[in-house]
Amino acid sequence: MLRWQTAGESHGEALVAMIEGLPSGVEITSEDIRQALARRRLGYGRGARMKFEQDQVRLLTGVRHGKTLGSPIAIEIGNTEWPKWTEVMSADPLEEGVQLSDSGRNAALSNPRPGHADLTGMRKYGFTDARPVLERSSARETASRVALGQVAANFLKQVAGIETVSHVISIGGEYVSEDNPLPLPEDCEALDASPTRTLDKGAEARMKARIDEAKKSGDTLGGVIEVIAYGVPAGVGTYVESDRRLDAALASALMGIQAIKGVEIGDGFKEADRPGSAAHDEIVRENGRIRRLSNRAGGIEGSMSNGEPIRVRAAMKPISSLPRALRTVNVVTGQDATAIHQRSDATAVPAAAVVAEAMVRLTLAQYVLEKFGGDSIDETQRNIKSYVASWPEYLQ
Ligand SMILES: Cc1cc2nc3c(=O)[nH]c(=O)nc-3n(C[C@H](O)[C@H](O)[C@H](O)COP(=O)(O)O)c2cc1C
Ligand SMILES: C=C(O[C@@H]1CC(C(=O)O)=C[C@@H](OP(=O)(O)O)[C@H]1O)C(=O)O
Repeated sequence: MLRWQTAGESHGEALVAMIEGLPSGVEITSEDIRQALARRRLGYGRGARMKFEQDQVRLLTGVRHGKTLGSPIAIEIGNTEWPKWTEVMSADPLEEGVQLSDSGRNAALSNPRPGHADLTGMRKYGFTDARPVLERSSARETASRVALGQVAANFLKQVAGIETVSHVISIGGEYVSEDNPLPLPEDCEALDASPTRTLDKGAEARMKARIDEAKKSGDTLGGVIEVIAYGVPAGVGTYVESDRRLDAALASALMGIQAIKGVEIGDGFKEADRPGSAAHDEIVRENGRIRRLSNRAGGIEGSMSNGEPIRVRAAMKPISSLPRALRTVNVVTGQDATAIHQRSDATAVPAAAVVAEAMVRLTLAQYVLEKFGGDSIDETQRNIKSYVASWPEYLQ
């Protein structure tokens, strides 16, 4: 069973990520993880923190000479900003006589931001300051998931040539044209190079203009992202139990990302408006092999991969730290107030796409291993090959 977990605070010394259950022999290096983390920092509209802070990667356990051992893998992502936070975020009690000032970094944050975890987090965990809440509810944590997602990506590529791509469908209501072909794995570099993670240059310009406008008026923006997975063999996931459904697992994985509020598989909500004759993907035989005439299902039927590209989308709400601060109530005085705003992203939709891709990679790795097993990459690969070879040629 593939399991993973993350730990760490936004301004703590480091984030920690662990993954257990991958076979031996998966090729992975610190540099692979470093590159994945760099992709998460990209995107027009991200705040100042993305520029001055660095992710310091240390691959601590479970890998030897660039290959997994089959044992738990632990990754540390050090925060270069830590020297500024050693007292505010010290794990141990401060030395006697050391007093934190009640201004600057340690100022009490008692004006909760509508849309963030602040208010309910303070009530639930018993704080009158949002600091201990926002430190973990912050999407800084997603760096850990992207690191783990890269390990999963290397496994998927090596074992079966499975590759993923993520891109942005909309920001602030500005959409890419649906006439564009789906991006392919070879488009990754071009997507990374786009400030809004899209291949549609017209949409890119409109999105950038919307972000500039939002920044000018002290506002923030959300959007829609899409992840596509190529090369997943048919039969991953199952309809037999609700908690083993692939569509449910993907939806949960994406919904588990901070600020994601909606998920659709394939054409999702659009499918609801179509008659059956225009909703499903007809199966034909061409040159001796079966083929689909469309992929509205997004590569999943009966909650199993059907061999077509898997396509999932997620909707991200706008960032809740607004320069044009929203109305709130001070939790200490009970008086009307304006919400905390120190700095923040104007939008983080392109970064969320990279995070969503990591979550899809982890989920697919988990489901591929559940179906095919294997303690070494060679064993998993053999299992996949013999499974596919058991079908008549026209179904392969
Ligand atoms: C990549 C990424 C970056 C984010 N950056 C910020 C930010 O700078 N400021 C902020 O207030 N929220 C930011 N968020 C969103 C908050 O983490 C999110 O609103 C908060 O966790 C509450 O969302 P929830 O209700 O889904 O938990 C970001 C989210 C993601 C995925
Ligand atoms: C640090 C990251 O994202 C952070 C996510 C975040 C939030 O509230 O979710 C708030 C911001 O942090 P701060 O309030 O310290 O400026 C973002 O920069 C990151 O993605 O690495």
